[in-house]
Order: sequence, then C-alpha cells, then structure tokens
Amino acid sequence: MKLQGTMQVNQKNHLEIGGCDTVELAREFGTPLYVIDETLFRQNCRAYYQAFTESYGATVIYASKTLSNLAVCSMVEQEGLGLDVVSGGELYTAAKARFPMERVYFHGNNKSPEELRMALEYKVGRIVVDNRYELETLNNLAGEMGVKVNILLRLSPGVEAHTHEYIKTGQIDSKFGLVIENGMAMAGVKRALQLPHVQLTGFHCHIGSQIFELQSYAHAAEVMMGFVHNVYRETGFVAEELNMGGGLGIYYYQGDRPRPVKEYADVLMTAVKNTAAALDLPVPKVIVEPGRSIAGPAGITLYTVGAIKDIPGIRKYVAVDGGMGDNPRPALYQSKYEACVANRMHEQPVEKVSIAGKCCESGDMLIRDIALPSLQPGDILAVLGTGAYNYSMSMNYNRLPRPAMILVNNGRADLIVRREDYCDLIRNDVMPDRLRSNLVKLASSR
Ligand SMILES: Cc1ncc(COP(=O)(O)O)c(C=O)c1O
Ligand SMILES: N[C@@H](CCCC[NH3+])C(=O)O
Repeated sequence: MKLQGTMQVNQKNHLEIGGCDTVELAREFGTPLYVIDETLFRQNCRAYYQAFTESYGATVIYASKTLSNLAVCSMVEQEGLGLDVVSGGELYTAAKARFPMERVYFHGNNKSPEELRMALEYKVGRIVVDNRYELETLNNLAGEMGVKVNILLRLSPGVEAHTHEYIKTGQIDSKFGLVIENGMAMAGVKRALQLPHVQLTGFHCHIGSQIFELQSYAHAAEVMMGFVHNVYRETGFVAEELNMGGGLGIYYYQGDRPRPVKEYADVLMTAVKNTAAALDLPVPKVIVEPGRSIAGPAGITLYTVGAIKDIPGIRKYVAVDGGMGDNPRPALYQSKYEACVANRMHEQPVEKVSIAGKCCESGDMLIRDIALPSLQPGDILAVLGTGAYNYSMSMNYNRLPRPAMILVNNGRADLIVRREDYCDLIRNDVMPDRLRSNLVKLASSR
C-alpha cells in the first residue's frame, strides 16, 4: 500500500491526511466521505506548470471531467492552469467559480446548439470542434451572434494507447474526432478555412487515459505534426496550436508505474520540436490537458464497515456504506484499488476479504481479495487514489444520496460539497395531479 501526499499514520495509529485524523473526519462529516488533500492537488498542478509552462512555454489545462466543483475550479485557477470543460454543466461550474473564460477550452463530441451558444456568450478561449456537423452549427451560431470564434479541430490520429479498451480514444474506430488517415481531417480543415465565423488556430488529439508508456505520446506528436505539415503543403495554413490531450497514468495498485510529469513533458516536447525541425515548420504552442494525474492521487474515500459475511472456503464479504454509487470504476473497468483500516493502521493483514458495496448489483464489489487486518462492523475503511473519476462519475442508483466532499489542509477540513439528503433525491420528482387524487381516493375508500 502506498500512502501519498500528506497521508501518514498518527500517534493514535489512525490514518491522517492534510493533518486531519480520518477517524475524526468520519465522525464529524459521516461516511462515505470524499477527502481531497489540498497540498497534493496543488503540488500536482505545480508539477505540470513547472514541467510544461516554465520549462517549455506550453499551456496546461486541467480536465474538469476528472473532478469539478467550485472549490476545485478555484484551486486550478490559483495555480495558473486553464480548464477543459465538456458540457454546459462543467462550463457553468467554471463560470460560477469565476474562472477566467479566456482560459477555458470547450470539448465534447456532441455539444448541443444551446451549449455552443452558451460557450459563445461566455466567450470561452477555444472551442475544440469534434466533427463536421458541429463545425457548421458553430459557424452559423457565431454568425447569428456576429462573432468569430477561435477553434481547434479534434483529430483521430490512429495511435493506440496501451490502456483499457473503454478509455482509449485515439484509434481510428472512435467516436471522437476527424480521422487523419482517410482524409476526413483534411476535408474538415479545408471547410473550416472557408467558414467566415470560425478562426482555426490548430489541432487537438487525446489518445486515452491511464497511460504509462510515454512513447505513445511521442508517436502521436509525430503523427499530428505530420498532419500539420500536410495541411501547410495543401492549404498554406500553419497551425499555431497543438493540443495533445491528457492521459498520464497514476498509481492505483501494485505494478502501476506512473512516469514523472517532467519525463512526460520532455518526451512530448522533444518529439514536437524534433518533428517540427525535420519538417521545417515553426514549433506550435503546445497544450496538455491532464486530469487524473492531478486529482487522482489527492483523493481518498472513507467508508464505514457494516455487514460481514463469511462463506467458508469461498469468500469473506465485508460490506461498506458506499460502493458503485460513489465509485463506479471497479464495476465499469475492473479497476483495482488499495485500502487500509484507518482506525487500526498498526495492525498487520491477517486475512483476505472482498469489499462489497451496498447497491443491489452483484458487480458492486469495490475491491476483490485484499489482505487486511480482521475487520469489524464500525471500522473505517479508507480507499486510496479516488480523487479522479469517482465523485464526477457518481450516481444515485438505488436512491442512495451522494457523499459529501471535504478539502483538508494543515489540520483544517472544509466542506466543499454537501452530502445529499433524501429531499435532494425527490427534488425533481413531480407528482401529477391525477395520481395525487387517486391516492386520496384510495385512502378515503379504505
Ligand atoms: C479530451 C480529453 N482531454 C483530457 C482528458 C483527461 O485525461 P486524464 O484524466 O487521463 O489526464 C480526457 C479524458 O480522458 C479527455 O477525453
Ligand atoms: N472515466 C475514465 C476515464 C475517462 C476519460 C475521459 N476521456 C476512468 O475513470 O478511467
């Protein structure tokens, strides 16, 4: 097990994070509870800023799909990064956090006309256009509003990243972007250059997520620069910007070998520079969009242990008060996590158990076969590395209220997302009058 950031074991043998005792946090805020280590989150932002912006003049934008709320947007802003948003909701959150809109990039493979109009009204820095339909729609909307908008075109470079099938995005058979290989991308560029209300500034690609193998980035950069060269030869257009997406992998489980951000920056920037030199092109402004590698390691989730069921010779199930509702990743991608018993950190593992969630799904298993000290109902289990794609992918299946989130730093814990309650669950339910009167009739006929 790997304790990251400010995590340590305190004198009471409890897990501590951000100078706060997790057992006390569980008591004060309840469980399940998302806890974000502010120091580590900011350190991760700074590692990107130093490696890309200070060393190479590149731009770093945080992918808010990873974890977004007002407090997170505000930290990202303070650390000098931009923001990638993929929906009206993420854009709205950024606006409410007063994030400078010129530092916002708007992504997505099916932005609605309303979302595009909203982005134009907010004057976001760039819209990353995914397909021809969007290109025409955006041009028309910008025309109606009398503006010209800066765009990047998202391309599918045909580069396969070594990661889970569901989180690969750069291959040809993908719902994202215009394919380079078959001419779709070149046709898109030529059309964009004709349209009066869009200003093409460059190209974007994103080859996937949870990537350890840096050569995939170098390869993608070479393919993208090759395309920049072909565009220049065919149209005379010189791309000023090259957005290479995000995707750097993090440590979740033994065997995961994350690469340092500095190494990632060196590999990517060297590939861009060398290819530009070989093709006699100016070096474009490079943009990267990390998410997981900033938020992931900075988060943990605290649960309370409940029912324990031992099926002798088969499996011991230890159920916790959350599960796929707050972390759907194990059910979706068979993702693995490490965990510890936060209130008894000094005890050695004595048995193998499986941590079950509380949803009515056999697949709601947070961790299978983990060696832990003997667990009792009431113990606090901390699952590590849950800062990315947990809260942002959480759901209300089984009408479970979503957990609270707190930000910890230097012994201080601030609530940044309130725990949902049962009223939240029925907030948008509407009882049609005819059903209401049926209920009244039924009641009175009894
Ligand atoms: C377009 C785009 N940019 C950036 C990211 C962030 O990726 P990661 O969280 O792996 O860094 C994603 C998600 O995979 C994405 O789809
Ligand atoms: N949600 C995925 C990552 C998807 C990235 C979005 N392009 C995960 O948890 O690993």
